[in-house]
Amino acid sequence: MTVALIKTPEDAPQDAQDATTAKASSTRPERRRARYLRITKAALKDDRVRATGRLAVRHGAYVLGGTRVVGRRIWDGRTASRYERMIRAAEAAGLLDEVKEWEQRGQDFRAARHRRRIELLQFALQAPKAIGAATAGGASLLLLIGILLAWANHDITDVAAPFETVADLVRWVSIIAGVIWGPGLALAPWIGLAAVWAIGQHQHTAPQWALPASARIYGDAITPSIVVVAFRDLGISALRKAIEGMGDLGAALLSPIKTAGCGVEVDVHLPSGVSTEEIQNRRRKLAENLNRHEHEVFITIPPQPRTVRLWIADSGALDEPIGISPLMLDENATADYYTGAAPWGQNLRGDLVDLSVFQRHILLTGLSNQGKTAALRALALWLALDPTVDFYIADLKGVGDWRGFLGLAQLLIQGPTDAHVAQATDMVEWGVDEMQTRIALLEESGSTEGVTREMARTDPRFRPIVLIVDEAQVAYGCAAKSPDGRPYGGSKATSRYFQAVKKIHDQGRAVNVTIWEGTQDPTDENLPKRSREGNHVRGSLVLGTESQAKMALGEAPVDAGAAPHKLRRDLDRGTLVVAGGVKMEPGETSVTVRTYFLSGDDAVVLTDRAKARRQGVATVHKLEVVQDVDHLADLAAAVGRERRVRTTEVVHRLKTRNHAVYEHWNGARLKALLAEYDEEPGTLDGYPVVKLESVERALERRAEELAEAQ
Ligand SMILES: Nc1ncnc2c1ncn2[C@@H]1O[C@H](COP(=O)(O)OP(=O)(O)OP(=O)(O)O)[C@@H](O)[C@H]1O
Repeated sequence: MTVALIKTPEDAPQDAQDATTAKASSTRPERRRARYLRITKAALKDDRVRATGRLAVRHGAYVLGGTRVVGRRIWDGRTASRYERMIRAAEAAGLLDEVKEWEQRGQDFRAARHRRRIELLQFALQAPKAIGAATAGGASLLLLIGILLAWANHDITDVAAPFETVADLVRWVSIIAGVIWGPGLALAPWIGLAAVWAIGQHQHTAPQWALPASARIYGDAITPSIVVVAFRDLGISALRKAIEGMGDLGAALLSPIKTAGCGVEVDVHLPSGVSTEEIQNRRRKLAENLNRHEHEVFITIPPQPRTVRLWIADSGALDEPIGISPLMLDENATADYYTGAAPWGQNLRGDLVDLSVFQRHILLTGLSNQGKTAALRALALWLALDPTVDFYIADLKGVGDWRGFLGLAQLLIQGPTDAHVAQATDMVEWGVDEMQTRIALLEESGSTEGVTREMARTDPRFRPIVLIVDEAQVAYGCAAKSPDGRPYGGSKATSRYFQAVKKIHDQGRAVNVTIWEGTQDPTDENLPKRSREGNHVRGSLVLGTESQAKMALGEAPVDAGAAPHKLRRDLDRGTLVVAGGVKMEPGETSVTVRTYFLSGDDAVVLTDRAKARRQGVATVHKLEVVQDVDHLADLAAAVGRERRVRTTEVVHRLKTRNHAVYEHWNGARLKALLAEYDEEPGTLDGYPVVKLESVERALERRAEELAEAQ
């Protein structure tokens, strides 16, 4: 159906009326007004007019602003208002010591002013007398000079000469003053005007849009007033009231704003009644008030009480690449496990962050595809340049990220299946055995300083061993069971992978056996608490939630401001929040590190370099289980049915039983075996012994655990 607007005869009078109105409205004044409006609009669009207008407003504002500043200075100089203002500011900031100090200064000022006024009053009362005395004194002096002149010249008229000279002087002064006065009087307002203009110009008292480009503060710049206003408008009423109470002294809350890398840093002392936590919880709003994205503002808690430290990035600076790794730039770069540190990346201040991996267990977490493998591999690529370090690597993703370590690592497992998890578990358990053997060897060596650098370089039995498990969540989450019925994954007492990692965390460090794990998206299931907490260095790429951030880094760093959950997925690839291991400012508990990216190709360049410096290694892809040895069963057999057997005798019997396996065993190693089952050797007549009941309890415990695991 078509709808049309059809005019009816009733509409006609209305149309006629409209036409008359239109005609009436275009009278001459109306038309003139419309023309002026058109001209004004066109003029306002003209660049020359706009520039002239800006110039006029700018210089007018300089004069007005300069006058205001001078007025304020004079007022401040003559009254106690400056002290009152400072007292209010200190009071609002909760700085009670400063309040007292300013009160004292104010009182001193008032007392001095009172003294000056009294002195002035006394002078006014005594002035006629003083003027009379001064005039009489001056006249007497002139008379005396005149008499002396007359006596010397033998001319009585010389008595009046000094009086005439003074009279001439006065006449000349009055003539000169008469000449200067007129023009001076005419010039004085202009000189005054120029002076206030200069002050206004110096203080940029014109509105931003009218200032010359060089003096303009762009939206990006961080100035004290921008920080103060950003805090004022955070929506915390105590903070707002305090800042408003301080007037333009809000900046007293801030430390000087310092350039720090690709941003600025400033400490903000909070007024009483405002907690640091409240500020941390409003990070996004604060960032927006500062004209930044949330990820461009970092809030940490420095050692000073009631203070937050802000690092504010230059707009967009965090999206710029940080450059090439020093490892790629220096072909002769070397590494030293004991004394060196891996050049890992840069902190937000733009300083190099290097990480010492010496006897440190490391855990890196993050969401998938954010740079976890690259960050872990970057550390290994540096350490590989120390030819005394051996690598045992299980890459449970197995897409070739670690392929460069073929011919460099002793062991390289690559793949995500249960069979690969089983091999990775064997690898870590081998690490436990090696660790225990080393503990025994260390005791035998009599070293009082652990494994020294010298020992690690000259004795192959103490070479640093780094076990790397990338995508460790695959191992923790593996439901498969080994032939003895124990699960590989999980976090139970029978979980083989978890238990082996735990043992290395507990004792591996001192004998140069360390483990580095990379895991994805941590949960309690795929990264047990005990495994998280056994690490010396914990780093996290972007994560989904704050609770995950706490799992990754620990509660304390996150409470103090570490926020991997605030990093941006995909945009902040390679950016890690690291707790422990890296150099920190006093009071800092974490550092945000933008790591240098070493691509797969770079990795091959570096591993080739490392291989050239060491003897060729025939990397194996899984550990051959040479002999399935059950240490506990062997111990039970060695003890037999005797209630107590001396430790030395037990070690001797074990060696007789299987020399290849027990060759290096001693009392300490035996003690470590019993400790695995929460047992310990006893003593008889001062000699250490193994008790039959301990062995039986250990066997029972193991049987129970196995039954539980079925
Ligand atoms: N430091 C870095 N700087 C810039 N980009 C990086 C950095 N590290 C990694 N990337 C980018 O992130 C991608 C993924 O890196 P990587 O494979 O290390 O992630 P991942 O977290 O280990 O992934 P997944 O968990 O899926 O195995 C790389 O291909 C690279 O493009």
